[in-house]
Amino acid sequence: MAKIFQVTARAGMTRVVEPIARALLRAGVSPNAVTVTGTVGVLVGALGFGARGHLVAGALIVTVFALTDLLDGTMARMSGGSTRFGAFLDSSMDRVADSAVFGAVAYWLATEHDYSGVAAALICLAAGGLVSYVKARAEGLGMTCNVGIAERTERLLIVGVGGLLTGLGVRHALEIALWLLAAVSIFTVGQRMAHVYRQAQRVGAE
Ligand SMILES: CCCCCCCC/C=C\CCCCCCCC(=O)OC[C@H](COP(=O)(O)O[C@@H]1[C@H](O)[C@H](OP(=O)(O)O)[C@@H](O)[C@H](O)[C@H]1O)OC(=O)CCCCCCC/C=C\CCCCCCCC
Ligand SMILES: Nc1ccn([C@@H]2O[C@H](COP(=O)(O)O)[C@@H](O)[C@H]2O)c(=O)n1
Ligand SMILES: [Mg+2]
Ligand SMILES: [Mg+2]
Repeated sequence: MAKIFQVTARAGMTRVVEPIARALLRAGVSPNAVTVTGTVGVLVGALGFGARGHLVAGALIVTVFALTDLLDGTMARMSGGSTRFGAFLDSSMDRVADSAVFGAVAYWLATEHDYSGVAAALICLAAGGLVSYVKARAEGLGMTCNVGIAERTERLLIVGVGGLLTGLGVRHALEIALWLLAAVSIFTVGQRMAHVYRQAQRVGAE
């Protein structure tokens, strides 16, 4: 289901992303520059706005810059220049951006004395990192791990909707979103570990 959502959403975004990617390449901008700029933008939105309680502005800025994650890969593919370093940089910057988002949310909730929300945000931070780590480790061992109900896009969307609603005055929306996200992130870690276990069993039996 998550995969169907991602594929459909991505296909929908392609028409918007491709002309921008072409224009940036023509202007001499590199995919790596877009990767780094997108991350800096997320940091500004999360730490400069979200952490200080400007949730609507923070969510909107993070959304705009998080979406540039679709641009860098498109630019790399268009220029025939997908690189191993680019793939490494993209994934590493995703972890920096995600940490900033959940760190900012935890910080803001702490200033509001919402310690249940802080706990949920910290679980999301740790579990989200684990979701990605399990995949990276599996791929490093030559296996695949492209599964799970709460991949990065879903995680950002859930915290984004929660942050936006709370910013617009819906009390507890962010806290509820964070507890939901904590649960689905932990479930995703389990899904990915089970997937790797089955592959390792098959490989071991060969
Ligand atoms: C403002 C919030 C209100 C909500 C409105 C949101 C409107 C957003 C508009 C449209 C959504 C479109 C969704 C686009 C769907 C893109 C589908 C897709 O394919 O995404 C994948 C794409 C590329 O991923 P990568 O391959 O580059 O990255 C991989 C990923 O990191 C893996 O991680 P893992 O899943 O394993 O954890 C790694 O394992 C892998 O190595 C790596 O390669 O990437 C994206 O992730 C793009 C995400 C864009 C989604 C943006 C939505 C943002 C919504 C809200 C964010 C707001 C945050 C709120 C902050 C609150 C502050 C108070
Ligand atoms: N600076 C970059 C960023 C990405 N790539 C390549 O694109 C793939 C990811 O594509 P997305 O559309 O999901 O961002 C990545 O695995 C790399 O192959 C790149 O070369 N340089
Ligand atoms: Mg990308
Ligand atoms: Mg990325």
